Amino acid sequence: MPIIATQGLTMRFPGVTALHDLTVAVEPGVVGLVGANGAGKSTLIKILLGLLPATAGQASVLDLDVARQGPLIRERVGYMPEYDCLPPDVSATEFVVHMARMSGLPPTSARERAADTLRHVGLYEERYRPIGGYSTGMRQRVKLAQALVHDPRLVFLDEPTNGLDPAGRDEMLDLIRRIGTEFGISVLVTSHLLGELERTCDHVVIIDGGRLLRSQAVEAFTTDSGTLTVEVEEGRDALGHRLAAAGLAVRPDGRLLLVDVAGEHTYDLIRDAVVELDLSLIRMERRRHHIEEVFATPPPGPGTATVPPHAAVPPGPVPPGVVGPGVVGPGGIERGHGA
Ligand SMILES: Nc1ncnc2c1ncn2[C@@H]1O[C@H](COP(=O)(O)OP(=O)(O)OP(=O)(O)O)[C@@H](O)[C@H]1O
Repeated sequence: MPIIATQGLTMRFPGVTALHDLTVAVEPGVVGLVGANGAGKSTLIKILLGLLPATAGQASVLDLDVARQGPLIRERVGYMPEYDCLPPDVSATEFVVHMARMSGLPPTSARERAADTLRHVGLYEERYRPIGGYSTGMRQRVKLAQALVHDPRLVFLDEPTNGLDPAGRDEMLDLIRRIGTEFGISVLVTSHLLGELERTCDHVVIIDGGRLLRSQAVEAFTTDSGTLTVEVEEGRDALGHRLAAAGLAVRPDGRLLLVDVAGEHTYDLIRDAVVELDLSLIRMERRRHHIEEVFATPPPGPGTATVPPHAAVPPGPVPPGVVGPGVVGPGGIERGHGA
């Protein structure tokens, strides 16, 4: 059963249509909602929480109707907003206990749950310090803790990696993955970076200008390519020449050789060449696509669409609004992190 389902969902603000006839179903798991700034991610989350009435269409969360059952949805769903207005003078413990009490937990359970949750998000040591002295990463963790404290079945995380440095980003993404795998809580996490969701999410929904661009399992984006990665300790160039002479399409990639698979005999040719040249083979493996490659920018000039020819991607030009390998839409070119 889908945890989120929308049907023809449309949201019009004066002068802008934030969501345009959006129909999508999301199964349990860790799901990424990707789109450039202004694509409609936060608007969708607010509608799903029952906080913003849609102009047209329907939506349900955990089988509850967003138009009629908002309070029930908010009991069962945690929400980490994109921006914060955390009180500077109280500690993380005080704040998260307060949020647990607001969710209806009795005082003792609220304190216990707050302590557990703060430990899970990595804020245990600093939990009695006033939030005003926290770094951006710590503030993001406080927001995450308050979203989890009432033990929701599903959490909406709106741009949780915003403002974090690469190490902080990686830690946050690991934490999000663990929320899904170890705690069994389904996650809808938004990002404007495609690449960072590849190792975090099971599924991604990509929206652009309020329209659905793609909804697909991450695995389907990252299917095996028809290329082998070959690494030898030394003698990369000699091996490359030998394989090219044997009729294989070979190109260097840093320390590696990339070899197009031309049938099962490709493996035999590589093995034999390595033996004949007396090289040490470190690895020979199928290269997997990265999610960003699906949206690689076509180089300028005619006839240059570069969407890789694998099963998950329909042939043809890059979809409209997809402008860079890391970012979807016109919101600015920025390389995706991760992958
Ligand atoms: N209350 C509002 N009134 C008018 N326009 C709005 C309102 N809320 C959102 N919008 C507009 O709707 C569009 C979608 O905004 P939304 O915040 O949902 O995008 P987003 O994908 O979450 O982007 P970001 O990551 O920048 O928050 C934008 O053009 C935005 O300006």
